[in-house]
Amino acid sequence: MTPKAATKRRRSSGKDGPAHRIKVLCRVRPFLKHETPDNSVAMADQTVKIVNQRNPDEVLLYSFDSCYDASASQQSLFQQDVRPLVDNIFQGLDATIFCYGVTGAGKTHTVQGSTQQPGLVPRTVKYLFTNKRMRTKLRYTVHISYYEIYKEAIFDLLVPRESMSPSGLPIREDGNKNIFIPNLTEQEVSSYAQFEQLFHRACKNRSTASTKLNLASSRSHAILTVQISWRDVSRQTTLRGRVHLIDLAGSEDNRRTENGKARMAESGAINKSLFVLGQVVEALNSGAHRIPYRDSKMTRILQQSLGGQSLGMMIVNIAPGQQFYVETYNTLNFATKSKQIVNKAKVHEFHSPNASTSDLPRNAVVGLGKARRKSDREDRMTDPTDRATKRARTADGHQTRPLAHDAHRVPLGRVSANARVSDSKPQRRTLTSSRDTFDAELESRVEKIMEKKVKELHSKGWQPTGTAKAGTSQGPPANAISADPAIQHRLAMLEQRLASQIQHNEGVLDLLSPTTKHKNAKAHVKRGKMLEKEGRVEEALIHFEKATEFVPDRETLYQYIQKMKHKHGIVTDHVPIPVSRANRLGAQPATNALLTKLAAVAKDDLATDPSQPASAQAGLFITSRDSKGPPARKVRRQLKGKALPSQATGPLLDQVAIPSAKSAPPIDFAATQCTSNGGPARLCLNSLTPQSARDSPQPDPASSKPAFSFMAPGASGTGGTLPTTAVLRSEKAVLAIINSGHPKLIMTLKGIGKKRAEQIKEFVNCEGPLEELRELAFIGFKESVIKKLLEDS
Ligand SMILES: Nc1ncnc2c1ncn2[C@@H]1O[C@H](COP(=O)(O)OP(=O)(O)OP(=O)(O)O)[C@@H](O)[C@H]1O
Repeated sequence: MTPKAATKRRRSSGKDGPAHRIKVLCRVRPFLKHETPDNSVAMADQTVKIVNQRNPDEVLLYSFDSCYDASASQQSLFQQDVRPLVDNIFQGLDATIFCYGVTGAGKTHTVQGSTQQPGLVPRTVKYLFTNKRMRTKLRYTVHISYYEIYKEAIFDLLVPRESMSPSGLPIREDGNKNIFIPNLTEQEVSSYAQFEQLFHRACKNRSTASTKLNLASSRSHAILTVQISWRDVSRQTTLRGRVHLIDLAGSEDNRRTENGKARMAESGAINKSLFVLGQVVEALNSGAHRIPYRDSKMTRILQQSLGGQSLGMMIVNIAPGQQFYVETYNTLNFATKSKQIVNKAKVHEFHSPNASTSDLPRNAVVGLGKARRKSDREDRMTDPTDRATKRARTADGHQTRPLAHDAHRVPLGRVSANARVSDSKPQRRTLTSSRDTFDAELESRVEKIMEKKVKELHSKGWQPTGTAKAGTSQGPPANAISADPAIQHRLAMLEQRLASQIQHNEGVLDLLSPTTKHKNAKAHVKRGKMLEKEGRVEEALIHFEKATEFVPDRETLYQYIQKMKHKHGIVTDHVPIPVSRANRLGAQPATNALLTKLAAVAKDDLATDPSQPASAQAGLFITSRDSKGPPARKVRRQLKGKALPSQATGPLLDQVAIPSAKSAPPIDFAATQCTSNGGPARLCLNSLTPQSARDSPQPDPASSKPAFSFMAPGASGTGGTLPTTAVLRSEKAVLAIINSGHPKLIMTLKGIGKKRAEQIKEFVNCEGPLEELRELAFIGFKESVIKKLLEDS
């Protein structure tokens, strides 16, 4: 690249650069000693030829940017194709080179190589250290990170495996859509010799095993990142370039590998991630709206290199011989598709007049502001649990610092003794905080739209009816918008849509794929169980509850949490209820966020009522309020006059209805509160609902699905004195289960088998929801059975 072009590129810092098609190379390895040579694969110029096995007269041709046959040396591959790509990192660009192919095709040989035939990794690092640019007065610093993705978990290869959590490191994405791995080690290296030593040791940490097809088969995807950063004093900027060298694990046909159980599990993870890689390529080529990067860790990491902001090169490794025909055919077809992927390379330049290269963001997330980086640095230095700090030295005493693959918020690290101490709390980007901002964003979006509309109306000289006299108005009155029926209608629709977005969890969690949600949940459960084993119950509970956020319909998890709390006598503010249960009971899926929000509002209200017992104010539950059938008047009439248990005195929040999305009825978060003196006090939580929607007719109770109620714990026939853990067995809670009319749910009650559950269902269907458990006596339930229902099952 000419200096002029380089300057031009630098100016484009912060924006997507010019489009670069991903380069695809093909390399065929020589026949191994035990293989019988044949002519099944041939290469000429930039074309690979294979004979079609189905039709031997036909030759299939695949063209690539470059082809390397069995006689090609490691040196020629590096010099001809890899070195020119690596040169780009001196312009502040990122480059990714990854090897793809079936097991035993020569990927590890190409990337890692051997002592006699060093591969791309040692050659690249050597090249960087000997490059004349590195020897100029501009001071370059080089950092290395190396990690593997083994069975969908990320492990740092620069630290001993024993010191790592079995669930590995997480992958995160920042607000600028940069992927990073928090707490990954980045080590500064000052010479090739130092790197060689480090890399040699790290390779030993990699998961390899012997399979029938490869004696030293990689069981993981390995990613080595070399990062250089330098200070351009004349321009007051710091630049950073990175090269990622990736040795993907090879796809395997398990009928041929004859893998055992352990190898099969690895193979399953490898094949799955490669399958997702295929889907990503397919989606990119078809211009699909959703690219399934998130469906596997490997594709997530490759996100910037496949259709992202990194320059990309794929080396397709194939094994010669008829026996690999199917694999070769599939690999070549996949490679051909990948050629169409275009990346938009971006220069990583950081303007900072006062900073030196050692402070500035060689490893920071591209696009993150200085303040943010500074804050993170301070956080890390003050966070006593910071793993990176703990791991400041590796086994051999080398100083390390945390790094991320692609983007990384932890600036360089000299984890120094004289680091400035700050009081600031770690600012981890969590889902919860994102969800909070999501809600805030929604509100501000609506506000902005309304503001715009008002301005538009004013510019058209529109005067709202019924407003203050001309000349006295200080702007549009509060109801100015609603005066125009058309606008009012549109706003109502908009608000309804936003409300339904919240309702359908189109928040941050929705950005995660089901697989990712599942994996997150699994990781939390795993960690929770570990902590539980160690006796750290409270911490374990946090993880279990976190897991429920990702899999809100996993009932067993809720039950497990309950059991655990019960076992350890832990009383908490609320008892989570699985969304699936709510769904089964007839409501549309509601978000945890929404429920939490409603619960919080209602709880606040309860808290202000001094007449309520403390236990009644402890939290909220969702119960069902079956509005399907008519009230059980018949039963009630017959029970009239008989002595029934005393009325509940606890507060009951009723009618917190989560409406069906189909009919898009209003979200009427109205609630009634039964006070101890019997008079229901109406509490409206309907601020999220447009007035017009609230005023619309309520759905016909006969046709509508059962609605839901929020009910405060303690609102029981026992006068609300039960501890929170026992509240689920309060009369109201049991009634809610009964009134759901779902036999399976009813069978969770103590003493209820299939037959009784069916009886109850029939009864509820015919007579409508029960108001008291005693009503069950009408269908022949003895008092002892009814009492049992209140016991914990
Ligand atoms: N270009 C080459 N020249 C000489 N030997 C090669 C070449 N490519 C591969 N080999 C040899 O082939 C064997 C298998 O190669 P390698 O382990 O690199 O395969 P792989 O694709 O990484 O397999 P896996 O995915 O199972 O790890 C090794 O013994 C390696 O030395």
